[in-house]
Amino acid sequence: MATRSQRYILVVAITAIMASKQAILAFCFQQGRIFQRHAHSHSRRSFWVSSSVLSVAVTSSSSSSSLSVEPIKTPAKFVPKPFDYHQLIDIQIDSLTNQGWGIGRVALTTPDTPTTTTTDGTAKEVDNNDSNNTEHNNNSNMEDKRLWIIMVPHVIVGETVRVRIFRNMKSYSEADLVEVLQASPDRVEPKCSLAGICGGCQYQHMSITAQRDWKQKHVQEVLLQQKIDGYETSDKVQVLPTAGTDQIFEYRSKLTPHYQAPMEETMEDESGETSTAYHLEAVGFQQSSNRRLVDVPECPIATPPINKVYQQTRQQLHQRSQQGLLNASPTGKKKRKRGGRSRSGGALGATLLFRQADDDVETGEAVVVTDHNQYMTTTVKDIQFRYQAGNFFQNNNYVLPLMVDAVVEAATKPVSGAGMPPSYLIDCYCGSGLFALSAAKHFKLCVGIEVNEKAAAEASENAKLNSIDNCQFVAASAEAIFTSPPTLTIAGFEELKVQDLDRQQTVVVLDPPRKGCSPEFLQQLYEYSPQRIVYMSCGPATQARDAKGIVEVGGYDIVSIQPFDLFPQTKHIESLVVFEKRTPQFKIHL
Ligand SMILES: C[S@@+](CC[C@H](N)C(=O)[O-])C[C@H]1O[C@@H](n2cnc3c(N)ncnc32)[C@H](O)[C@@H]1O
Repeated sequence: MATRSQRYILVVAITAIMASKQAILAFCFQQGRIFQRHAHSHSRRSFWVSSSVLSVAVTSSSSSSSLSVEPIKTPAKFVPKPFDYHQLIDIQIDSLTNQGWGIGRVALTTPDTPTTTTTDGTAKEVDNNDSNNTEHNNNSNMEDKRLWIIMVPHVIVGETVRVRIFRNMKSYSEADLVEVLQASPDRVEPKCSLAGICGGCQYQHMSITAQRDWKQKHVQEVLLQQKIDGYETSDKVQVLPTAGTDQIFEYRSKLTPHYQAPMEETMEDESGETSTAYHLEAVGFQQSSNRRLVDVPECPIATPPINKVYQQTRQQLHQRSQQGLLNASPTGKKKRKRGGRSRSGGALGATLLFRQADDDVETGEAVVVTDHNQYMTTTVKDIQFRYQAGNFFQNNNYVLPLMVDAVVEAATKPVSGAGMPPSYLIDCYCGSGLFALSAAKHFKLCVGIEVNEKAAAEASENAKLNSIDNCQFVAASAEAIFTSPPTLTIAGFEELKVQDLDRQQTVVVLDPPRKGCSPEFLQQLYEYSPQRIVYMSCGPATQARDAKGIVEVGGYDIVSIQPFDLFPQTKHIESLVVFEKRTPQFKIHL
């Protein structure tokens, strides 16, 4: 087994028997620590249609030339500028994208162009006078127009790596990682043998400290990019360290693997008799750079009870597939192809659901729900949330209490100068009531709004389940809280609308989907002008975009910025930004 210090180059020309291709990918990855899946993704046509010969070449990394092998076929759609297909280039990684890809920059027009080699290892000089290069550069967003961006996955900032180009875009190129020439001290051995192939995790090769430092830096970077008035410099955008727990594996309480319709193989014996066999190729997740599935026998970031049920389900699926039971088309007919292979007629596969609920109260055993319509309960701190397994609920029960605490603490802080915490809370995008119900005991009144009717109904039911009587939930798009506000039904507030409440005592919690808040919603929020906005987001970039409007148009200050590591080993970042109305407003009606 290769270690970090051993550098291998593994060149794989896979044209394998379909049934074994996933195992080969995993084997190559583990042995060489080389990242092949992009190579296959960008050359996937040849991967699927070429002959059934597997050729593997391994070379020591001390040599900069590879001992490869088969001639490499350039895909028809490959744009050949500024780099050749599979050209090898050494770059230093200076940043990461929000998708977790490393960014390196190559000087195209200066004499000190870094070493580049062609696919066969011979020296290759980048054509500095090429008009296409200039055009690409002119279109680039880079500060230094002479530098061309190359993006590559599975690297760490500061590392020097050898990459292999597989796509030239208008202003950057995409590449596979071939070899880590100078590893970061933050590089660690991934726990999962499919890290780098499976699209689920992006950062398993990074220490958890480095992952969290990067997430903190990323939140700051996206805010700085917005050039928000008063927050243009890094000393003004102070981001707290990313909050997380020690549970950095086995934490995910929801898993949604996929499978495709089994392959149908028709065989003909000597007498001309035909028989059909079915083969379920993969049950797992999409590869990181294409939509093809990688077979995932177990997922180390999911909880052990989920993995247990997942493995049982995988076995059952394979059995049912072999028996031809997974293959019925909607018409009941099966597509047959004499002596060939095809997807079983009509069937398209499916997405599975595994969701861990609270342990069974009587037996104490773990409960894993697999039916989207089944109701399940998750207790967060002392509040029980009952919801349909197919509906939205946060998926890391280890970090969730930290997030809830942070939202409640931010929402209940005394209003500056007034010495009193706010009295009213409006929870926009409230789901099944997580934040409103968790904060309810600190407020006179909470109103939640949620576009998913089932989730809004669950929130109302959850209020009853927890004997909370000061929360009201509305099924509508978030804007409706301003444009067609519901009449309040909470005792003591009957017949009022949220607009009748004192805005200076009001906190609005926002937790929109990744796309952030709509401009219409934000405009109405500014006009409504609550004392405080507590904005949780799973999309730091859209949150930063919205923050610009909240500060510049809404007239708020940023009070705190706190990232959460809700999904360790992955690119995902949860971020909490708290805003306070700029002019302190002290008017409190008790
Ligand atoms: C990130 S989830 C947060 C849910 C809840 N805060 C929680 O943590 O459980 C976003 C929620 O916003 C809801 N949503 C999406 N668009 C919406 C809209 N325009 N108005 C109100 N809710 C919306 C989704 O249905 C989803 O429940």
